[in-house]
Amino acid sequence: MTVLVTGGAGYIGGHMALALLDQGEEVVVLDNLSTGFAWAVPPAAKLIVGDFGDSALVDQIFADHRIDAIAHFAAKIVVPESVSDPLAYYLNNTAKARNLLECAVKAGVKQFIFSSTAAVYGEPAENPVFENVALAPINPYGRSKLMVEWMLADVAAAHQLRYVVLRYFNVAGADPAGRLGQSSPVATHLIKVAVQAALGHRDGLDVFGTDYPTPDGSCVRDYIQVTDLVDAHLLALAHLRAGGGSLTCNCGYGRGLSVLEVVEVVKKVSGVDFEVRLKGRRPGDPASLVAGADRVRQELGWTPKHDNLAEIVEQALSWERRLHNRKAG
Ligand SMILES: NC(=O)c1ccc[n+]([C@@H]2O[C@H](COP(=O)([O-])OP(=O)(O)OC[C@H]3O[C@@H](n4cnc5c(N)ncnc54)[C@H](O)[C@@H]3O)[C@@H](O)[C@H]2O)c1
Ligand SMILES: O=c1ccn([C@@H]2O[C@H](COP(=O)(O)OP(=O)(O)O[C@H]3O[C@H](CO)[C@H](O)[C@H](O)[C@H]3O)[C@@H](O)[C@H]2O)c(=O)[nH]1
Repeated sequence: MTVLVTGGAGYIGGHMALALLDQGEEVVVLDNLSTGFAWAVPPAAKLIVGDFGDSALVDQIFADHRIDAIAHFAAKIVVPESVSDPLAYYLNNTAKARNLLECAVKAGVKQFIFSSTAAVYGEPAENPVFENVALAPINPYGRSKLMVEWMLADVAAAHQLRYVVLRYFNVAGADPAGRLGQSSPVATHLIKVAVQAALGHRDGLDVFGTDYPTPDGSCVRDYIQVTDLVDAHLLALAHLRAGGGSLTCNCGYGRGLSVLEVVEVVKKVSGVDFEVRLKGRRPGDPASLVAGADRVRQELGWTPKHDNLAEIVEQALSWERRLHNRKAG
């Protein structure tokens, strides 16, 4: 059987495509290359360049391939951009997901893994935050994803489709074998920005907000290494294929690190004391988000292998060097 990976030319979907191929699966990647790269798709996967909201195209993919599961990564993912252009997020992340689900139901695809986000929690009253708290996203990005979670629950109740929703916290690092990493042309994620600053590819780093109600005033996040996260998807796929029921799990390590702590680790691992500018808050940022991560361990048997920020930063540094040389070469 074949797995359809939407967004498989992007950061996390690309690592998923690699991992699926590593375990001998057939992989079809559907990606419009809006933020992804054709070169990031492993050659053994079939890349179809197109939009996952294009129902005629998706129907054709289901007709041409024996797809038993969809891993849906494709989305717009930048929180501040969702604040300035919410309709683009509701179209790409929500409305098009509805079309994809309709095609899946029509084609009888019964297994669906969805990339959700810690942003569905908004500003949780307590951290770590567990899956069963009331959901109150504070930005359009989080709301655009939460609506897909709701659609999935309704579709699963009405049809034979079962799902695993994985709510990722902050994803970072790269394939330990060095085959792939985060490649987005305009970096906005903290660790990637910090690594670029350390390598002199950008002029220092701005810290967005130092007056949050956190120990050092900067935002606290739970950084999860990308292949650990992909392992949770492989386990989710096995769970669904074994007939397991629909499930929603946080994906994080259950450990919070502040922006200033992350910056210190990047400086230490790189050995570069790059410029850090303390700035005002960025729109849409919650103060703290740390995963209550028991369920993914208990229900899916997940055990992380790379829960170490220095290792994650080292991977990000070495990928960024490779990416830079590739561009220069
Ligand atoms: N990176 C994180 O820290 C993080 C955290 C939580 C959740 N997520 C979720 O993980 C998923 C993957 O994120 P990523 O970091 O790999 O982002 P990414 O931008 O690297 O990958 C997204 C991919 O989707 C493709 N895409 C976007 N819209 C499309 C469309 N309409 N049709 C076809 N392809 C389309 C892009 O070209 C890109 O290759 C997203 O759903 C995101 O919301 C990411
Ligand atoms: O140059 C930078 C970049 C980021 N930050 C700060 O670092 C923290 C982390 O920011 P990121 O942009 O790396 O990540 P976010 O927490 O905003 O969002 C990420 O994780 C979320 C879930 O927690 C979402 O899922 C989203 O897709 C994903 O981008 C935030 O406080 C942000 O303000 C800086 O101070 N300077």
